[in-house]
Amino acid sequence: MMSSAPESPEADSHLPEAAPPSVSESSQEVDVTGERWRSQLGVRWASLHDGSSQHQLKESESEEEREEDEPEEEEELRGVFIHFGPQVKKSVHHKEMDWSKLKKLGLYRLTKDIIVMIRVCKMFRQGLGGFREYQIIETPHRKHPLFSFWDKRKQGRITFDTMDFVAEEGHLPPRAIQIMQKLPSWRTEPEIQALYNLLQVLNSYRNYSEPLQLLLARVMRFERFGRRRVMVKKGQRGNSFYFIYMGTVAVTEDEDGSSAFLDPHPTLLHKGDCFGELGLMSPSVRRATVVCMEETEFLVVDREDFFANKLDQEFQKDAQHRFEFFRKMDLFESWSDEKLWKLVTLGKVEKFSYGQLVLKDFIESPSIMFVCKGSCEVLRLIDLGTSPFYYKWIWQHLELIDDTSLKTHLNEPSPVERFKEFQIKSYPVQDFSTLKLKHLQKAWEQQGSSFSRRIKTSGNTLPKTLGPKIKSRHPHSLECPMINTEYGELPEEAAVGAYIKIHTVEEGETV
Ligand SMILES: Nc1ncnc2c1ncn2[C@@H]1O[C@@H]2COP(=O)(O)O[C@H]2[C@H]1O
Repeated sequence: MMSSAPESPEADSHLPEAAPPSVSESSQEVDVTGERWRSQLGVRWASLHDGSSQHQLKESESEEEREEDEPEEEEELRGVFIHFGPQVKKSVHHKEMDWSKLKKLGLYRLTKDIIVMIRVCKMFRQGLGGFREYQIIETPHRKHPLFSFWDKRKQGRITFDTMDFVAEEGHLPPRAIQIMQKLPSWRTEPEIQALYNLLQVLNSYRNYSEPLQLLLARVMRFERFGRRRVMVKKGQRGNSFYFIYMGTVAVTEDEDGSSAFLDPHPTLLHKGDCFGELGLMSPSVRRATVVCMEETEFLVVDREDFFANKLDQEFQKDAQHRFEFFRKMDLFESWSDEKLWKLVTLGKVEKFSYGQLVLKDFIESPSIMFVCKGSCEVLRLIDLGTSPFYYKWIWQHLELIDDTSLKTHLNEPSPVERFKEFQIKSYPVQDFSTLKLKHLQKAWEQQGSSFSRRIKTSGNTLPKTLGPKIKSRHPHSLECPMINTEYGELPEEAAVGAYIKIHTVEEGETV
């Protein structure tokens, strides 16, 4: 029988005093207050003290009750009788009449109520414990659209619940949570594949090799915590490592993480970042404290699952691969293996797709990048407003667009559109517009240019520097926001930048 109570010194020391002398006596005595209660009491005591009757009694209970309920009830009964023990004993051995007195006093009723209350409290405690760390996000008014069709080949109806794959904005979808609640060995291959696909949005996950990603999808479990929850405490031994699916955490040097809420610029980690892997893979203690800045969802890999599913071996393979890559480089020729391994553990692999921006400004970047596969281009942003040729070209176009006699030019796209088109064709994945505007805005601010001033330009007042060639034939007015450049005013819309390629970094080279 499963029972933790006898192991507890406290329970042991109280048990003999609390127990009535015999099972039958106690069960007979308790009669009037309720048949069910009496028999229950008799059965429980029998299971505690009479080894031979144990088996018989167990057979009448369900598997669940045997494993979970029994130890609790024993504990409760002991607890209750520890308190009321001496009175019960006295009544049994000395005065039978006392029982009826006690009954009248409602002692058994009271005992029963206390037991029920203890059980209810325990159930609540257990229930809340479970809910504290895992809550399904449910929208009360959500409809459940089920999509179903008849599959001729399989001769069966295929049902697809779209809600399985829909989450509250930013949250992990319920279907993924369901999978992650299962033990690693219970997860099916399609389930692991589904998680693998879903987690491609997380940079730190995607950066691992495919076999490692699949192993991670097998063992990850889901957790959600609120603001101020300390996930990892500096100086403690690490048992898990975490991927952030939603929310923000801060990395701090203090133990309780409180500095993160006072620091105006804390070190923050967001969706797609991971932390705690170092503490898991090496015997060293946590190097920093990590605290939640808001409600945050994590995908957690625990130490025991990590080793049981041989993730350590796969991580080791990855690290070995990186070590060999560095060993081949001339740059590290003079480095010892030991030093190189340090570099391997500090570095991280990052993957970029074609056209994706790697780094905005690598001169200001705090890290060194080694291209281990593929190649990337180093581009320079040129502010076209600083070029006199571009300036002239823009004003020529403005004049021609305004000149009704030259109809053919009316259909020509504006310089901005042409630039955008060029940009889209050149870099289909990454949109550089915000970056470009940011750079230009900074440059204009430095030059003290007027960013939002409006001026009126008529046909006869086009900038003189452009010469007579671009004089408008008909008087006209031009009204648009202008900016100042070295050569005069330029319509704000036309103040664009362009990237020119200055270098290609190949495999094995450094950025
Ligand atoms: N400066 C930092 N920037 C980002 N993450 C960090 C920084 N310092 C520590 N960490 C992470 O915080 C984690 C704390 O526990 P670990 O030492 O196991 O692993 C650590 C890293 O994953």
